[in-house]
Amino acid sequence: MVSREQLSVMIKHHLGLLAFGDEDDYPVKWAVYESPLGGRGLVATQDIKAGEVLFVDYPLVYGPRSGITVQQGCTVCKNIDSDIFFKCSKCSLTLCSVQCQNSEFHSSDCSIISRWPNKVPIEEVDETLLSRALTAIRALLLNEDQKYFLTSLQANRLPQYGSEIRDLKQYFDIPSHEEEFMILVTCVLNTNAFQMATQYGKKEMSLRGLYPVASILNHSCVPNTRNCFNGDLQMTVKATKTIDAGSEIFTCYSGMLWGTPARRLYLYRTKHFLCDCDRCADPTERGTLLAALKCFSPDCQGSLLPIHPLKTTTAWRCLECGMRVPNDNICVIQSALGSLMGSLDLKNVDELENFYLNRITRYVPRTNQIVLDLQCRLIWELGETDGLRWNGKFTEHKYSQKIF
Ligand SMILES: C[S@@+](CC[C@H](N)C(=O)[O-])C[C@H]1O[C@@H](n2cnc3c(N)ncnc32)[C@H](O)[C@@H]1O
Repeated sequence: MVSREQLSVMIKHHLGLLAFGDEDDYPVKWAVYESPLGGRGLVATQDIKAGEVLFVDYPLVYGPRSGITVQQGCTVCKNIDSDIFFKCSKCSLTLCSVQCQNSEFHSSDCSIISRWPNKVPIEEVDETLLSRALTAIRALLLNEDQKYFLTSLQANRLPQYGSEIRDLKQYFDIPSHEEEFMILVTCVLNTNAFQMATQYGKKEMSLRGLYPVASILNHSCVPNTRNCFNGDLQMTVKATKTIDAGSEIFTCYSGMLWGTPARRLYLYRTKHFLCDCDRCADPTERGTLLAALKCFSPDCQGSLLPIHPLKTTTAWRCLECGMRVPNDNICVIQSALGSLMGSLDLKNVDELENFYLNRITRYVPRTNQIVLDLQCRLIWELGETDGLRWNGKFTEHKYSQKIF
């Protein structure tokens, strides 16, 4: 792994800050340091006020997300809603118009793929697989300095990572050094990439980007920054609260409104660590009761919460009646709730509203993350509808029936 000093120089170069040699003129208030969490992190070198911009990062590489359930679309304009998708006759990437086909963007993607000798006729190449591998393929176009920077980022190397690259070999003869590099890139991406926000209401393919400075940020379930993206793919990272000099700067890798078991499981599965921050250690999550389930006792209105939230197999206990429930029973309920949510048509606002108003609170208390998630989805869908107002417990049903 590169030294902290080398990494700092690459970051300064990436952000265009190399001209600022002198500490006094240096326009950022943070530095790379050895984090007590293990590995590197960013630490405040001066007090930072809430709302201050810490840095504006841009991606070394970006492209489609690689998950098998991610809907793939035009590899140029990201459109996922077209009747006329077609495959490029040279590389098999999905396109939606002649304009996209003739774009510089496509020609650089096509230039890498079309130079690999194909093992089957090009029209037989699985375009979805190709799209899932595209972000790693694009990394082949980086210059040597950029490749070095990319490979200096942490890479959690799991045997299953890079399967989309290995699977591509049934279609193309890929030089082994390029295959190895792309597999490493998938490990770096899986460890560090950010899902890029899609513009409100736009039916676009979901993208991920490798933002190298933001990649150094470690996770906290109560982070002190937030990030947003603009149309030029720049990511602005801002402080959400005062950060004292000497404190670590954190982002949040998981959903902020997820309860502790959901966050910890997600972090373990995707980033390979078990978070044990103060929020995770607090059974009530600072009184929010985001993970709470309804007490199993029919006479009790209380909420069940984990007794030892940092132990994955902890029993749960009711805050009201003290009833103790083994973890196995909790897992059954959580997976039933997962299936129930999975069966919902999230695009059907009437169904969402009905589920929110009439069904979900039979199973979980109003504080539960599922209820908050449904509220957020409804606000997202209805928030710009004229005449609707948020009334604390969301819209009155008769009100929304008038609209729909
Ligand atoms: C995006 S990287 C963050 C930068 C990384 N620490 C480095 O040295 O480059 C994500 C990895 O950092 C580590 N990490 C981040 N936040 C952590 C936390 N709160 N506790 C333990 N490990 C953490 C995990 O190994 C995770 O897979």
